Amino acid sequence: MSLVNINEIHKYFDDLHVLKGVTLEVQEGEVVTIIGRSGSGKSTLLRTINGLEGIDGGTIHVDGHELVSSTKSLRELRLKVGMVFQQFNLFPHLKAGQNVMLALKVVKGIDEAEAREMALKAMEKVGLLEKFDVYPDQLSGGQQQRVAIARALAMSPKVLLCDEITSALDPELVNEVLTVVRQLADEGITLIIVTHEMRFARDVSDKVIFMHHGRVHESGDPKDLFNNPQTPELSAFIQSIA
Ligand SMILES: Nc1ncnc2c1ncn2[C@@H]1O[C@H](COP(=O)(O)OP(=O)(O)OP(=O)(O)O)[C@@H](O)[C@H]1O
Repeated sequence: MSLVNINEIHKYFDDLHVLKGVTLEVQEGEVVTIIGRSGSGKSTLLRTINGLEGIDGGTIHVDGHELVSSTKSLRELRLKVGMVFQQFNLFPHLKAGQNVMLALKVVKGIDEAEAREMALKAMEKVGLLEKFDVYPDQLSGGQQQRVAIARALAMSPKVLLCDEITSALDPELVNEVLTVVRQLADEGITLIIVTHEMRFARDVSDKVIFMHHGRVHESGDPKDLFNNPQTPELSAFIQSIA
């Protein structure tokens, strides 16, 4: 079975039918990018995968376990599914390294010394070892986002979800974050990424999903999809962002 298996899921916000029977499989080590117009349901789809949004129909399996909305099941799920958001959400009163250590200690019950070792490794992975003892307000937005990535990585998730993680950054800081994600992809980490960075989607993904009005409208190999869109909606979308 694939690592993430989403089968015919539906999601409503009151009367608004936001996900209309979405099916998606993600294999271990795969990098999947979700693109589409604003409001097409990309973030909602991503947020269902770690239970931040419940679903109103269909099933989601992660690592062989069905996602059900009990507290215990959600807790177990969130150990497997890491997430990085548009906003970095670092605790300002904690140094960067302590931000990375926090969930290791609180959620996983790992002792201080071991959590520190793990956090050091994660900070090294995002190229910020020398910022371990620096407070977030002394870091650039790009560096803060890299700390947020380190925080998610330190938990050794089976899959990492990235929700428009460069959208809040000044343009000159986008590349340093994308470079880190690119490295993670090269290392074989399973990634599901919502992004407006089309060049990144084209270069890094194994598979691109084009969402349109709550449905997977087209999906496939990035080069095929971008060079040879099969639907007028994807064609128009690609032209609109070119
Ligand atoms: N918590 C919520 N309550 C009500 N409506 C919501 C909620 N979250 C999202 N929506 C609506 O659901 C639809 C899909 O939103 P979603 O954020 O998934 O789209 P998106 O494709 O990620 O858009 P964007 O690129 O702008 O982030 C939108 O119409 C949005 O207004």
